[in-house]
Amino acid sequence: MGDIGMPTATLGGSTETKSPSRNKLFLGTFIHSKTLTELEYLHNAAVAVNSLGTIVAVSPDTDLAKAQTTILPQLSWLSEDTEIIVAKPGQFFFPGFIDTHLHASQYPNVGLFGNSTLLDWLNTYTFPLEASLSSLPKAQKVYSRVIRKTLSHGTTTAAYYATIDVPATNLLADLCLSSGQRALIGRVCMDQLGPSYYLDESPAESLTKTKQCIEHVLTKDPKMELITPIITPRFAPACSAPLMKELGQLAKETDLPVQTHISENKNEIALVASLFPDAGDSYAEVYDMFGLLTPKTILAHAVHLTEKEADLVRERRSKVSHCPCSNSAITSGAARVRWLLDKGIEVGLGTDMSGGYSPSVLEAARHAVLVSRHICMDEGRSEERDKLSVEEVLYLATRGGAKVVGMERKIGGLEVGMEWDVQLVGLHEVGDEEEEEDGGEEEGNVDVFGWESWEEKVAKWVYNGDDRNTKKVWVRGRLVHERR
Ligand SMILES: O=c1[nH]c(=O)c2nc[nH]c2[nH]1
Repeated sequence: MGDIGMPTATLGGSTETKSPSRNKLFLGTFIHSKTLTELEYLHNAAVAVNSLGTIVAVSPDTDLAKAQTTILPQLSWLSEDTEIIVAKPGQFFFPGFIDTHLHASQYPNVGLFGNSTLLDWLNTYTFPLEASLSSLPKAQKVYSRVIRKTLSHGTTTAAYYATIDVPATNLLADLCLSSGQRALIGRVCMDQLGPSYYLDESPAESLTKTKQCIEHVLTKDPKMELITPIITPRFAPACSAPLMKELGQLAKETDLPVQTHISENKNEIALVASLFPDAGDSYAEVYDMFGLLTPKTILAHAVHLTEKEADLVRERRSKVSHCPCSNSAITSGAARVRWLLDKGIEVGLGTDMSGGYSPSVLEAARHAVLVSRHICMDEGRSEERDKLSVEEVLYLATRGGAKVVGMERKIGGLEVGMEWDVQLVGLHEVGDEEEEEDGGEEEGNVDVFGWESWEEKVAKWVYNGDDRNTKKVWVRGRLVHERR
């Protein structure tokens, strides 16, 4: 990083991301992914979190009385100032969701795509909106709202695309810092294909502006405790060969993550083949030629990858963001998640707003289940095992996503040493009708009658849950959303 004058990750000294958090003791039911196919249920458990937001103890079968005599005295850092948060019966703590692909700048367009497909959707809906966010008041309005909305749906980490505009991209980073959402922030690089009013003028300008955004983040959060800059070539058709070469070199020099799109739509793939004839009809090879397929690269969509391309992605240890809502909405296709997983490729979920119509990773999870069933129903492919289970899509939404953004040691699960990025989920327990008419908490769409197993409650949440079930959200131990 030295040659571009950026503070290095070892400089330290940021105060902005260190919230004056208290030590916390959480009590109740905790659920998280143990493996791809298995959730772990910890009932009557206690989890202690220090003032930096790190989990320091996980203790099953521990009520408040037991915690006071066992956990608290053992942990010298726990002062009288410890905040105690008890989940109500029926509520559970679950790792925050990780949205591995979304365009913050496109949030006002969620649900607006008509019958378009990728290339005409970009021209009709997307580029004009993104360009308009060079107005900082407009960017402030849109970015504040998308952060608030995604937090309210339990998204504790988001891999954001902003726009080509430097001040607006930096504003997105600042707003994530102040709102407490963990984020990867990418200034969009594109020097061709877009309209003349929305293009980097040259590869050199694109590179300079990208470095300015990286520098901004590293000045505000030198240790990348909450915000990480991410190199963002929009997609191969929008980036000239010289630009991709520069960005590949930048990725190598800085060891920063990269995000882009791949093999989303058949017309897009044909365009890539015509623009990069040397890549032998391989979209993945185009990125590889320029050093952009790294172990820290997030490839969104990957709907139509060939066997050879998937092997290359696996070899490079690049990651895939599966965006089922978007793939259905703008008619891109059905990504074969089981096939990717079988190859050993790490997969997470992306809402891909606004190709995707929803800010909810839970919606992406249930859509992933349904798309996997369509793959299963395809003629000649009726493989039962193509189906994704509730447990598997929750893994993709948490631990899988954590691997995709390179933070699997920090987030995605509830283990000692990990950071407390967690949502408190509450489902409506059907009780006395009269009492219910008196009001009380918002019900939401999930009704629990009392005879369901915990596995059934979780399935009901996945298929019918929404932000009304997300009662509280913490990032690094800081409360960042509370439903009133
Ligand atoms: O879903 C998508 N959204 C975008 O903004 C985009 N740009 C290139 N390719 C894209 N795909």
